[in-house]
Amino acid sequence: MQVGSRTLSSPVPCTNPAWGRSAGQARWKPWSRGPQGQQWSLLTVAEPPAPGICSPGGPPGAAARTRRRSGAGGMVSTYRVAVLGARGVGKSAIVRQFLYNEFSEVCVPTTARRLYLPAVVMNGHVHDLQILDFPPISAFPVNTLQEWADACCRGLRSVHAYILVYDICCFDSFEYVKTIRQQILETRVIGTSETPIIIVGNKRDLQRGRVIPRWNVSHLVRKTWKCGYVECSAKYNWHILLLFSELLKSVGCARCKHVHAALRFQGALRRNRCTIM
Ligand SMILES: Nc1nc2c(ncn2[C@@H]2O[C@H](COP(=O)(O)OP(=O)(O)OP(=O)(O)O)[C@@H](O)[C@H]2O)c(=O)[nH]1
Repeated sequence: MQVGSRTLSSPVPCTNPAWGRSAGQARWKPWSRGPQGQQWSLLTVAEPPAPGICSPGGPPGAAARTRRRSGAGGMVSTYRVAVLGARGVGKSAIVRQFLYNEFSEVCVPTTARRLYLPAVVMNGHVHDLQILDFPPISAFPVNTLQEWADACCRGLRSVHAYILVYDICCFDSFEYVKTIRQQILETRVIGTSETPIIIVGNKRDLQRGRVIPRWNVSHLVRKTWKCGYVECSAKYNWHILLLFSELLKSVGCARCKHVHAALRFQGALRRNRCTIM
């Protein structure tokens, strides 16, 4: 796989020393996801000038440079994605694991929304992502006025997809997701009724503390809500890539049909293996 100008090696083993010791954990091994594919790479992550300040276009020329240097050819599609969820469910951890392959045990509450601007190459096509990591919101804005009056909610109603995160060990955080999803459906902009919503059960590594059986949630989300459902562990980088590949698929990435085959290059997202352009 090529990321920028470098060739990547095999996926890196998980850093958890206890990983794979028990039969229950063995199926979580990142390297058990099949042979390595060549469909994905993270080209660049441009961050906004200051924390919490949103610059929709990103640093000047960042996207253009991505297009020029990627060598992937074709059109660059831009997708805006909002990450929402209750306090402490791991929203920021998921985003940072995806972009930088890093995780911190330290809980730093998000006070203002953060914008990340990665460019991702998938199956030879470049996608500019705008990932908006929101602090917990009390309610989804009911109209554009409310959306822009509250600095924390800006841009929330016009994204291309929502990632709603809950903590599998916290019942209230699932209730929060339920409420926000309902509010999104009731209030979102006319004409965007197809905006995909992916429900994410994070902290899968704490499976023993799970409060709702997986099947129940999965069935509710997939069959009744008609949303995507992914369980992941930001701590161990488990299914983080799956989450974002599902996301790209759901926002209309026509060439992502074989995305499941591309789950093998977890190591590809390590920052030191990416060319920051
Ligand atoms: N065990 C475990 N802990 C996690 C995981 N993801 C996040 N955490 C921890 O959960 C805490 C909260 O993580 P954050 O990423 O700050 O959560 P958040 O949803 O962004 O929090 P707010 O911004 O305050 O809403 C931190 O202490 C993380 O280390 C995970 O997958 N497993």
